[in-house]
Amino acid sequence: MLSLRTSISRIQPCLFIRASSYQTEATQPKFQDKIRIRIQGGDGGQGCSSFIKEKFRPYGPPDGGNGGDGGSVYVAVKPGSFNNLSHLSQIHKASNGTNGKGGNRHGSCGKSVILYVPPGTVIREISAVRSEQSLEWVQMPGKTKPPKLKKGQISFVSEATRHGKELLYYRASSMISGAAEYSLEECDTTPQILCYGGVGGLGNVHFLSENNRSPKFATKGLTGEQKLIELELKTICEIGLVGLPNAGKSTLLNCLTASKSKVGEYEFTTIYPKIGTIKTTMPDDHSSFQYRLADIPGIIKGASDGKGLGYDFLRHVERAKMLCLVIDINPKAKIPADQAFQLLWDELNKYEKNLINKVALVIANKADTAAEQDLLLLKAIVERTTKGVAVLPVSAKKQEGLEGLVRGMTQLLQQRLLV
Ligand SMILES: Nc1nc2c(ncn2[C@@H]2O[C@H](COP(=O)(O)OP(=O)(O)OP(=O)(O)O)[C@@H](O)[C@H]2O)c(=O)[nH]1
Repeated sequence: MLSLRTSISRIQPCLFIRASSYQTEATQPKFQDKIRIRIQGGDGGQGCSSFIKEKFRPYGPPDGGNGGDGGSVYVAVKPGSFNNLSHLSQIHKASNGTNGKGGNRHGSCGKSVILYVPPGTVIREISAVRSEQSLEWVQMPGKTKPPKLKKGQISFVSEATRHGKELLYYRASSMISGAAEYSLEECDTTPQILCYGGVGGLGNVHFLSENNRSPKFATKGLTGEQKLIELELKTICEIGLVGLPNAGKSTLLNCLTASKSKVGEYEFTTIYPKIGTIKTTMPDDHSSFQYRLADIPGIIKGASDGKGLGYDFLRHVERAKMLCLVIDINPKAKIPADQAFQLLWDELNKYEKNLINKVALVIANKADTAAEQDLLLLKAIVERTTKGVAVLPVSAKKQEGLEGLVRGMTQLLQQRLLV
């Protein structure tokens, strides 16, 4: 019998762990790997219509400065800062350029916005507003009537419009970003443009001509580009661990890497992908070699019809060089090992044919609880279904067979990297 004191001291840590893990779940920010957001470049500031006025020079030449360009929206990778896209809000707008001023002072450019995303983010343009913008004038207050024209003379306004369009649209057309489909890798830390800001308006200096010595007009700035874009995170990893819930994927990831993925006896402990890095030394030349391993939520039967969590997360292993199927060979497992393998194989096949071609290894986990015949049962079905995929028995919990597993995974990965 335990004394009261001992039983309390045994119970307390257990209560504490439960409470703290509950708290972490509740406060855990939502994992988002696919979102749509609106982005908008800032508008260009207005050009200024003004004239130099000095004591003995009441009708000086024009000196209105240009409006500043609107800020643009960029995207860049910030490695190590985010593992998903939940930090991005629905709308991102760069600020407008300020208006030009007299004395040839140009407006300042609007502040640009940079969207920071994790490596592996794919950006697609859904729609964009790129309508041809009409040239709008800013008139000097007071005298708005255009001067009278001589016979055969082109109107100031049409001449200025032609000139204004030429100048503004020349710059604007070079600032229209193409339909975007970016795929951002770890090295893409330099911001790339997604959406340009509008060009700043022209000051009246630009409209001084032989026919019009006192142009009293400037143009408004152009509006910034607007886009609806979709961001989708496809995690970058070399090896993806795929298995049914409770197969021991997180336990394996934690043993093989420094990851601290949550492990639990219940299904779907892993609710979003986790990455860990394996660092190993090559036996031949003792060079170091490292690669990333991803653990995604478990796949269940009917996953391809939208059941469970895992199916959506398969996008995170789409880019992996190879996949390892983790199968629980415990004879008391909810689904026997051979059926578990078949189920996974079918669901992967339904997702994308290419995915089963990536299966390079079957990890028979929980070997500490299984007998030889359980392993043979799995080996038989793997042999029948695949083209020579090896089956490696391990026990993640007891840390048995892990050295051989790392050796095997490294060799297979190296072979695939050479292809
Ligand atoms: N006996 C034994 N138990 C193991 C082994 N590996 C994992 N387990 C246990 O199996 C249970 C599930 O392990 P997890 O690592 O959370 O499994 P998972 O595949 O990540 O589960 P999901 O998050 O549901 O996808 C835990 O209770 C582990 O302690 C093993 O090699 N032997």
